[in-house]
Amino acid sequence: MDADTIYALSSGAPPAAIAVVRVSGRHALAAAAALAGPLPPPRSAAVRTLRGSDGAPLDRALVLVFPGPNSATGEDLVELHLHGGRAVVAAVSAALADQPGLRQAEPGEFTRRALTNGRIDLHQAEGLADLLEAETEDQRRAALAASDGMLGETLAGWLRSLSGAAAMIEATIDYDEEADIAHDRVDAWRPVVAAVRDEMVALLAQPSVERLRDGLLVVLAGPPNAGKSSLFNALLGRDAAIVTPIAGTTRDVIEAHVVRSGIPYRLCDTAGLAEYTDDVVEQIGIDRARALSAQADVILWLGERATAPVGAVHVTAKADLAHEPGGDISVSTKSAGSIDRLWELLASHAREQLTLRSDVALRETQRDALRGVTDSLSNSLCEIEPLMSAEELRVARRLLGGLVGQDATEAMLDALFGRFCLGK
Ligand SMILES: Nc1nc2c(ncn2[C@@H]2O[C@H](COP(=O)(O)OP(=O)(O)OP(=O)(O)O)[C@@H](O)[C@H]2O)c(=O)[nH]1
Ligand SMILES: [K+]
Ligand SMILES: [Mg+2]
Repeated sequence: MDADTIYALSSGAPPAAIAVVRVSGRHALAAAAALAGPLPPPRSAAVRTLRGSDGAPLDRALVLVFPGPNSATGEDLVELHLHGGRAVVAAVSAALADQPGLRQAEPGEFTRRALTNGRIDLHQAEGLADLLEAETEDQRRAALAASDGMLGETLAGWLRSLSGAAAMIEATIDYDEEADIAHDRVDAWRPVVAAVRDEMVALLAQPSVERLRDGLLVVLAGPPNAGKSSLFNALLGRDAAIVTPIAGTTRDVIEAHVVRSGIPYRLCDTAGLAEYTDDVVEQIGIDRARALSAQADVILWLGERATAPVGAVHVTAKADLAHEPGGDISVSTKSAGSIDRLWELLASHAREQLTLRSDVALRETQRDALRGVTDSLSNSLCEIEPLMSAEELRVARRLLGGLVGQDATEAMLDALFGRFCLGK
């Protein structure tokens, strides 16, 4: 158990209607009693006058006591529900700081202690971090499932099934010599492994946590002066990129993160793809535009259809200038309706590519590991020799086991808990 007892404001920045200050650690009860007098019984709220060391009242507060180890942090934990004024929070924090063994918590330190004390697993801690950052409904749902421990349960369930399948193969290997072993028993493990692999493949087909967070990558591309930056600005509703009649105005990638109707997007304006340039800077911009287009979920191509990258949405821009239409969609910065129609088109792409159709989502690192598991499972199913199948299954179980009981390095924990706000 950590030596220090920590405290922090766990609710939002004051002023607010109420402010919740949490104290966790072995001195938590003594510190709370020093301010509040006799504490209420565990888990029942009571109103107490909090007093400083000189006996002067600081606030009347609701006091809640959660003795360890059955608390959120696994340690003795006290919640003080104060009036949410700045001076109240400051005075109570100062009184707590004066208590022996107490110090202000680091960001995420309450959750870190919950992890250290086995109250939550790493998947839940990561889910909590995601939940606090969630901007959209899908992100919230995936993060909540992870913080509830659903991801851990899914992985553990697969591991149990594969252990069962491994036991079945090993039984057939042991009794191989006995001629009377039924043929259906020899292959009984196969449907179990196939079912687990199919569930994993279905989960891998879902967007990752990172993709749900970053949103649909939309790249505006095309020849110089096609109207890319103007369209970028019109989509954002602000002058984010410089627009001039001079070809080659945009040199670098300009990126904006937008959430629209609950859907996240990464919109990118790029340098016009000039056929020839002797300008070094422009050439670098063009290289960057090409590289980004290669990763795009949707390319909005403002140019000739003949030169459009494969799969791009062909946009006829400057539709007010009596260009012949012919594109998949016509837009003009002078028509708000056309911009709304383009947003609708982007939303339909997002719904297709970025909707979470499962309860849980995986991070990219977890996806890499799980792909290794599905490969080994497929290999085990391809083998005819039970010994070889058993070996592949062992590899799969080891990889999956690593994912279930993911051992966190100190650096990984620092990065994770650095994402938390103070008081969480
Ligand atoms: N009439 C009209 N003019 C437009 C429209 N969109 C862009 N323009 C004009 O077209 C010119 C070029 O626009 P930009 O947005 O800078 O074009 P770009 O593709 O970003 O150009 P580069 O960054 O140089 O490659 C500017 O003079 C804009 O005002 C439009 O919908 N209608
Ligand atoms: K331009
Ligand atoms: Mg531009």
